Amino acid sequence: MKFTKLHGLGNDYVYVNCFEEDLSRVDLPELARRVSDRNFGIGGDGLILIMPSDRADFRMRVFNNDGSEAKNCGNGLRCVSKYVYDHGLTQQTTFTVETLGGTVTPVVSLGADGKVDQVTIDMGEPRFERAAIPMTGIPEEQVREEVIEVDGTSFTMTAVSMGNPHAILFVDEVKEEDVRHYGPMIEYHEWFPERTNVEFIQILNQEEILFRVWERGSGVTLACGTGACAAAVAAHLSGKTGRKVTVHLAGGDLFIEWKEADNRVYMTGPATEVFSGTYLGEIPFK
Ligand SMILES: N[C@H](CCC[C@H](N)C(=O)O)C(=O)O
Repeated sequence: MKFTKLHGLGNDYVYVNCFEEDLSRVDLPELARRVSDRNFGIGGDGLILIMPSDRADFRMRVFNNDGSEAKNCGNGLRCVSKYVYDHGLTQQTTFTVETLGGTVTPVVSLGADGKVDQVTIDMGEPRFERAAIPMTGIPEEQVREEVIEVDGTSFTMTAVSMGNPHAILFVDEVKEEDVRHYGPMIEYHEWFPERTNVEFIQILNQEEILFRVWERGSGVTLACGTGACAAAVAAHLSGKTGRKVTVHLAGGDLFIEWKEADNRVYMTGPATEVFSGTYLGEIPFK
C-alpha cells in the first residue's frame, strides 16, 4: 500500500490517496493501529484517507492511533490540502473537503517552490451545548468555566465542539506532567460519552495562548488544530483574549481568528510533506 507521511506542526499522520489505493474491504481501525505504531509500523498519530466525495471536491477520514475514527482534524485538513494541490489532484488554490464533522473550504498559499506552505481553513462555527459536544446532562446547557475534578485536583473547564469534542482547561502554568497524568482521566471522564480531547491552556496576554494537548484516541501530540480553534474560542469567551490569537503549541504556532461577522473560526498554519513509501506489512481485511 502506497502512503505519504505529512505533519501539521508535528501532528503526523500516515496519508493514503484512495484515488489510487482501494481500501474498501480493509479493516480501517486495525490498519490505523498497525501503521501508526512507531516501532512495528510506519509511525504516526494516526491514519488519514484522502477520498473522492459526491458532495465536495474531496473527502477526508481520520483514524486516531487507537483505531477510533474522528469527526474532524485541523492539522489533517491542512495536510490534505497540501497533498491534493502538490500532487495535482486539483489546480485550484481553494476547494472543499467533506469530513464527518461537516464540509470545510481550505485556501492554500504557495511557497517559492510553487508548493503549498501555508493553509487557511474556515473550520466552521463552534458549538457549546452539552448535546453537541457530546456531554451528559441538560442537552441545551453550555459548560462555561465549570469545575471538573479528577484525582483530587479541580480544573476550570469550558467545553467546545469543532465537530469533535474539546475540554478546555484554564491553568496558571502548563505542565507536561499534568497533561500526561490528568489528560487520560478527563478523556475517559463519565461526562463525555464519546470521550474527549483535553487541552491545557495558559493565557499569556490578549493575543497569545500557551497550549498543550492530550488527544482522544492518540494521547499527547505536538499539535491539535481543532483543539487550537476550541482553545481560542474558550479564551475569548473568558474575556481574557481578543478574537485573533496566536496559539503556541509544542510543535509550533497556529493563528486562529473567531470572526464576529460570521461566527466561524479560521485557522492558519503550515503543512509539511516528509516522505512517501510503500507499506509492506499485512493489510487487515474486514
Ligand atoms: N483526536 C481527535 C482527532 C484528531 C484531531 C487533531 N489531530 C487535530 O489536528 O484537530 C479526535 O478524536 O477528535
